Amino acid sequence: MSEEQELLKLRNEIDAIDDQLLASISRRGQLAQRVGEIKQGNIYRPEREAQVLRRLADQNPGPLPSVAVQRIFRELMSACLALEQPLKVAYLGPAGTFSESASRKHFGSAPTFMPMLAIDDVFRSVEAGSVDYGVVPVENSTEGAIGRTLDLLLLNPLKICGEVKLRIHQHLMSKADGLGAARRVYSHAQSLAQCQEWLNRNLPSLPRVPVASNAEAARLAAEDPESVAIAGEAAAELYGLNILAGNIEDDPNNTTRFLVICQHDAGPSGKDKTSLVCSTPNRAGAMHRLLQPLAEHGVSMTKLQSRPARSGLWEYVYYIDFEGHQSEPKVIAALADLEHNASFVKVLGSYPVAAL
Ligand SMILES: C=C(O[C@@H]1C=C(C(=O)O)C=C[C@H]1O)C(=O)O
Repeated sequence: MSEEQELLKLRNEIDAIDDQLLASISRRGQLAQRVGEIKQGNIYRPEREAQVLRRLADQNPGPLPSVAVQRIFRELMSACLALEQPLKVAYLGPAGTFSESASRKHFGSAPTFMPMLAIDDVFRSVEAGSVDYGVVPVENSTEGAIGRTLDLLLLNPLKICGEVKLRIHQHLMSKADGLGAARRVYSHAQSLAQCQEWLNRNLPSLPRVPVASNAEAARLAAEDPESVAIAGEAAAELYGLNILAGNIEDDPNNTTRFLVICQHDAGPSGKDKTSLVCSTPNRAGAMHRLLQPLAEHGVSMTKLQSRPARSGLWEYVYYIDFEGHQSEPKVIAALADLEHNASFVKVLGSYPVAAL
């Protein structure tokens, strides 16, 4: 067989497989619609979606990497869910921010995504019911906690029903093809901080101007060729900017964690996390007593973050994440003891560990 004949044969086979895939996808859509008719209450089930993604990664025979398989199925589930219920998702805007990328990573591209001006507005719109879900940043591996999100979790009745981890790649971008005309660098203060060593080495004399978001920085750079911006790829695409230097973040593992907030709890997926906020009286050994129940019941803590309480000087609230779902017996036992030792406890939610 000549190479040309072989090519034709392979493509015919691919066409046949695409037909089979299309028939399977359509059947999947019909089944999802029927599931939607049977389900009561919330249609979106983050625990089920996480299980589907994990199972496919486990079963993946290759040669496609599991992350590629998961992305395809993420999109497929997004389209199937849209047949059951079109979702509205609010995120910290404007369009082109990492929060938007995180929202799309978690929900796929089928929902209507609504940019909000501030983290407060994301919480408010979920609470008011004008959107179904909200996506807010909570911590960055280089720059630490996002205080406003932590404060609002404490004050708000909403639940955490998911987490998204996004590798943050920062790029230097401009309307111009080179840096010759550059007079200033715009970016969000967090992004300027994440790229400070690169800026010190490569652009030491350019003034750094913090603005409200990376996307706003990209918008300003699009209007003025004498300005460059540091932002993500989505912002470069949105504003038609050239990437002059890619991946300029100082820490190559730079990751931001986002939370998905909503009005209801997520069910157990088999690999979950629980978040809570609590406080303890300012006494010797109080912190030890507070955390002891977790160790005693074999519950593994993944995060401990303190934050000044609004109630008094040098008083703190503690944000704790641990492995497990609040419906699991050992978590129920640990929570009961923790509530006994703490002066205040609020469980913020149990949710699947990020599957993507
Ligand atoms: C089909 C369902 O509803 C939604 C769609 C899913 C899917 O396409 O696999 C999974 C979970 C839900 O968000 C379901 O609950 O099984």
